Amino acid sequence: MLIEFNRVSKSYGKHSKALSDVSFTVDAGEMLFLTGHSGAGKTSILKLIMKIENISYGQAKVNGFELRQLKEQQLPAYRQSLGMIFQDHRLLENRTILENVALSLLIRGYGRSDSEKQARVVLKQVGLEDKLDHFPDQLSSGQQQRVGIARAIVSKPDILLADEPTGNLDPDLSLELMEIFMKINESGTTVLIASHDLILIKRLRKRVLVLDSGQLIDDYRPA
Ligand SMILES: Nc1ncnc2c1ncn2[C@@H]1O[C@H](COP(=O)(O)OP(=O)(O)OP(=O)(O)O)[C@@H](O)[C@H]1O
Repeated sequence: MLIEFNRVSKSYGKHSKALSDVSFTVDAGEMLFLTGHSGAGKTSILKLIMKIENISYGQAKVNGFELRQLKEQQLPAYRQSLGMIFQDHRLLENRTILENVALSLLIRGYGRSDSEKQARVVLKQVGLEDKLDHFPDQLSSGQQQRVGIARAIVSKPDILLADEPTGNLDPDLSLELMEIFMKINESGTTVLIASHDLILIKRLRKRVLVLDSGQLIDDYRPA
């Protein structure tokens, strides 16, 4: 089991309970969606996995790490096994696409030429091989989102997490982006995507966890 949530609850302060008693498991190599209305708790689950937020009650184990017992000094090693894609791409505006992606490896201690070589490989994978020297504001929103994906996978994470990755995209571009996620998944990476795009999710015929007001109300696996 790669991800194991056991009766996890999350409160933000006294009055805001974001997750109640959420339990689920994810096997290595799965691709699944997390869906539910706005405020249902999707982002909270991703933040707990990233350990940007802490669990209030319950236990969760990710990639062999018991999240509540993770020490500050173990965090970098833990997070290295995760790739995260945000809805707002958070690209560095004054760096080229190639530099934006290579930076992920540079900060992990890889050399420049190695980092750029790997960055070229993943940028090709997401179809941006002809944009290496462009700056983020010269790309469309869908292209920027693909840079975000390249940046998240360049370090070869075991688990790829994405928060509303198709948020601002039209249906065709959204589908294209999902096809990229499916290819990444086929190469062995576990992929967990938070999305409220039910029409798109339905088309992809993958497992879906459904949240409602912080409770997991369905775990749907297509036949
Ligand atoms: N930092 C915070 N402080 C207080 N309450 C928070 C905080 N973050 C989230 N919440 C609350 O927790 C609940 C779940 O929020 P979360 O962001 O996980 O939902 P979501 O399903 O991702 O929503 P959306 O689709 O709108 O992004 C909401 O009621 C939200 O207001």
